[in-house]
Amino acid sequence: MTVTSVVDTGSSTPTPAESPRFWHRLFSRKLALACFAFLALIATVAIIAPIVLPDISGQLAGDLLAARQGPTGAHLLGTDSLGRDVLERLLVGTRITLIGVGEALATALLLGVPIGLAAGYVGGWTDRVVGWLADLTFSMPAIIIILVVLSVFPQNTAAAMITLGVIVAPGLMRVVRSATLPVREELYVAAARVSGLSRSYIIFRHILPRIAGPIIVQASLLAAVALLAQTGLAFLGLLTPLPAPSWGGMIGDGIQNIMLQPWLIWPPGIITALTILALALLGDVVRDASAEGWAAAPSRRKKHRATAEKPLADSGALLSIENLTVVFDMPGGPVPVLDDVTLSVGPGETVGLVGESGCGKTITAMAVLGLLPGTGRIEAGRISFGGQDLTALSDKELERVRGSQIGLISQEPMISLNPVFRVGWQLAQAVRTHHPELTRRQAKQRVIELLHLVQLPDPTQVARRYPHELSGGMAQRVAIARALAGDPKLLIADEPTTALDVTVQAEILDLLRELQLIGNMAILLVTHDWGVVTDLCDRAVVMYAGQVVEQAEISPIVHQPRHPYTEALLAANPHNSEPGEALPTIVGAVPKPGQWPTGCHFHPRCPYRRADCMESPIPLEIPAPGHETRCIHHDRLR
Ligand SMILES: Nc1ncnc2c1ncn2[C@@H]1O[C@H](COP(=O)(O)OP(=O)(O)OP(=O)(O)O)[C@@H](O)[C@H]1O
Repeated sequence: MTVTSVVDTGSSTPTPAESPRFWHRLFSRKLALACFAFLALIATVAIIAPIVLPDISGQLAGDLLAARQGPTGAHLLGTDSLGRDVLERLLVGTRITLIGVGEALATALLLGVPIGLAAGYVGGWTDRVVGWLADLTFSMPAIIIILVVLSVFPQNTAAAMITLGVIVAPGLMRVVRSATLPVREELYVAAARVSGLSRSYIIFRHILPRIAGPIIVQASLLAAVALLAQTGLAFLGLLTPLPAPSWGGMIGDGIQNIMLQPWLIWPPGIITALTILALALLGDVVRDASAEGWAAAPSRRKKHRATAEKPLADSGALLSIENLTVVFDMPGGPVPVLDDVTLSVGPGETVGLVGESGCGKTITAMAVLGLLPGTGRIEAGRISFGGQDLTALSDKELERVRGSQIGLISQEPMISLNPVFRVGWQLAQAVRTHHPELTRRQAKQRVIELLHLVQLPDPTQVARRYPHELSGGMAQRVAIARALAGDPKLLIADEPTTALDVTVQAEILDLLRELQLIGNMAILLVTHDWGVVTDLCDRAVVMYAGQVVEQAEISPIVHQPRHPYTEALLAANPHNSEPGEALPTIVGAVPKPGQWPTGCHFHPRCPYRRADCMESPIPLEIPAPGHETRCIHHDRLR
């Protein structure tokens, strides 16, 4: 099997993708069309007017006998204090005005967007340092800085507007950073990271398009602010050396002559106000259109770094997790969610990770991928994959392992696919990441092969669809295809069938079984369904309240469980009950991290408990070869 890998990551609430695309939504609003049309007209004037009227910007005086006239047939918008045509000056002044706005805006965007993206995506020290610098800039008096710059570069519009751009950039940077934070945690971004895409690629191809809405909103508001500032400075005579016209300069001329000809202030005043209004309204409609399109997916993933220098024992296992402890940093201190977890997966082996909700199955899987959510971090233990300690790898090294050697599929494939790109495009990215030697055409061909491999009918047609045009089962097949794009040696499947209906569940399980046979790929299958475990797995690892409580091959664990929790889980398995019979349940609930009882974590719910179960941590025992249990009374089990 020649394929690449991609991944989906854990689960979370459903997201968006059903709504039409952003630009379509935007342009279906009449207000957006009106604003765009108006701004396009202004931009056209800025380009054409100085070409059509080349003499106006150097015109010192017009018809002095006809100075300060109101609108007439000869001068539609009247004449200024030196008898020059107001309409001509207004048209030609548009370019100077817009160039000033463009300089401020470009500076703010060039500084604010990349720095905001970096602060939001990379986090940590980068974020803190950027935050401090932003605070520093906020504390500086903007107008005084601009006046100082203008005293050094008199009447230099570019210098003033670039300075303005630098001053407003931290505000934009803050917005970009805040918009990046939730997107960074979304499944499709985690999936992109797992599939080995580089950081800069993810930032610019996956995150930037997603936060384009807030950036456009801010840009339009900043343009309005820049126009206002530029008009104000020109009005004060601090910009644009005379006689070149600008809207602000014309307002200044109007104010000086307000007693003699009040009309003069209206043409530049109205055009400035209308432009500011159009920019502000455009910001509003863009915000509405983008808010409609994106139902934010709640955050899940975050990477961690861990240490551990010791060489690993070569156990022959493909994946070996040893004494892993994961904590979440909470306001009251670190709270452990995994405690001394040890398990392994051999090459080509399928291991089921079983347990009730909240036992730590997904966190274990995410720790392997280096994608712990929130404040999660590895406090102790090692994770060895193919002989290398994943916890000691740098982010870059880990990126190479993810996707190409370890693939992931989750229970909600839809939200691990980027809703704005076609399926084929996303798969091609994964293929080319892992097989850079392939041409675009070969990658496309590979995508079709992958879609064939996961038994999707009409792969060419599926490749052209957007994720929201797929059914749940199809999306899961696409996610599997993407996970296979790097020929992973290990596939982590986090409840891959939970969100699917029963028939589709069976099909996906069959598919996984077939793929495993073709590629000799190991699978770590996170599930709470014993039916799936017995059907697909070679071994089962049972987790309870952050610990592995039992592990063994399927037959012994199912027929002779050695831990009361496994026994209770098997008894509660709906596959074993007769129709019409009440389902047996396990009384009580899994204790939350931070509330684990002393001694055996299961003792409050255990029918076999004795005083010694509550005294001290329970070690793993080996009642039979290849069978481990964390129960000191396992010989009393029925
Ligand atoms: N970002 C987080 N911050 C704090 N605690 C978390 C976070 N994510 C998970 N946890 C906690 O870690 C524990 C283990 O969660 P995990 O998702 O691994 O459970 P699970 O066994 O996979 O359950 P499920 O089947 O519901 O996914 C839970 O108690 C959960 O509350």
